[in-house]
Amino acid sequence: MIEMKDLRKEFTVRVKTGRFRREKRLLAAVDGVSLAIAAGEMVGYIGPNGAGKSTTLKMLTGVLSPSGGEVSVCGLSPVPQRTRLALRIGVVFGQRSQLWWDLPLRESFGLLRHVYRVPAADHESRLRRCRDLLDLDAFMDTPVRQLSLGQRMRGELTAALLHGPEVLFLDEPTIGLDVVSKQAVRSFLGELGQAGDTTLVLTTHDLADIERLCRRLVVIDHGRVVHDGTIEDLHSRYGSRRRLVADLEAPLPPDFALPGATLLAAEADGHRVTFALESIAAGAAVAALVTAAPVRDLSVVEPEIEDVVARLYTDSR
Ligand SMILES: Nc1ncnc2c1ncn2[C@@H]1O[C@H](COP(=O)(O)OP(=O)(O)OP(=O)(O)O)[C@@H](O)[C@H]1O
Repeated sequence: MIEMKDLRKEFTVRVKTGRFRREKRLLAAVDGVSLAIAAGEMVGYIGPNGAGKSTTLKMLTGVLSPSGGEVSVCGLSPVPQRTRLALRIGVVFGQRSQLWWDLPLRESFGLLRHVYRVPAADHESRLRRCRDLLDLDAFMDTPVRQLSLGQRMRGELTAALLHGPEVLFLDEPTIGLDVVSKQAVRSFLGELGQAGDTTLVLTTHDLADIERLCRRLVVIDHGRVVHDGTIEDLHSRYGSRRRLVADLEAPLPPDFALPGATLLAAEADGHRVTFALESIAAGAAVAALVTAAPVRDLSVVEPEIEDVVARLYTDSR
């Protein structure tokens, strides 16, 4: 559905080289990205600020011409075939709106139906689904400029889907949203993914979006792919470990050792201990712990994707 081969985008930028001197330099914002995304996949495309995420999305949607390499989306070449491509993709870029600022949502949606020449019955059924799942009814008649960010984002998503696109590109769909809107957007995208007929590529700084929605995670830094795989792949590549946190009635004996685990911290005078579980199962670790000291409370903490991704960003620099 989406193919990129050695895709590149360079910008000419002016850099300060002395007190009064500036030089022109070439900046490779996307530096040889090769990826194939199959129909129905949901892919998280992440990276630190300035990594090249938006530039990639702009090339995929025909907004920017590549400086080199190949790109095809739905079998089309995005820039030369931009008009044909527009009928087959949906785009939500946080900063840019496809809604009419002074019109109520309902009228914006009606206009989009004419722009894309969507048959009335298809339009009605798609709109009905979005109204239900994204809870739009309370503000369908409010002019777009009066909507909150969360309400507008729900409107933008609807606008991007009314013509039934095969691929949906989302740039930071949950940024700045309140908890309720974030939840609504995530569960809506989750349903869309489960239905399996829309390919979804999403950039985000909120890793919870990725954890809930995407099986595949592509990480880029300095314009290059530094990871392509599942979240589990990422954890195993970085040796992420579960942690066992126990609140004890009394501190552990000084010679206590838990084979297959490392003591990470002992706080509150030894009444709270945290172990990293390396080659021991949580059950066995708990059993060994309760024989050594009376346990008041315990929990097993899954590795945090934030930690792993932060390590990945540092390693790739
Ligand atoms: N039109 C442009 N002219 C010059 N440089 C640009 C232009 N657009 C982007 N860049 C540079 O290209 C690099 C990649 O930018 P891009 O916006 O793709 O990053 P990003 O991963 O989307 O970052 P963020 O998470 O901050 O949105 C950055 O160094 C940016 O400054």
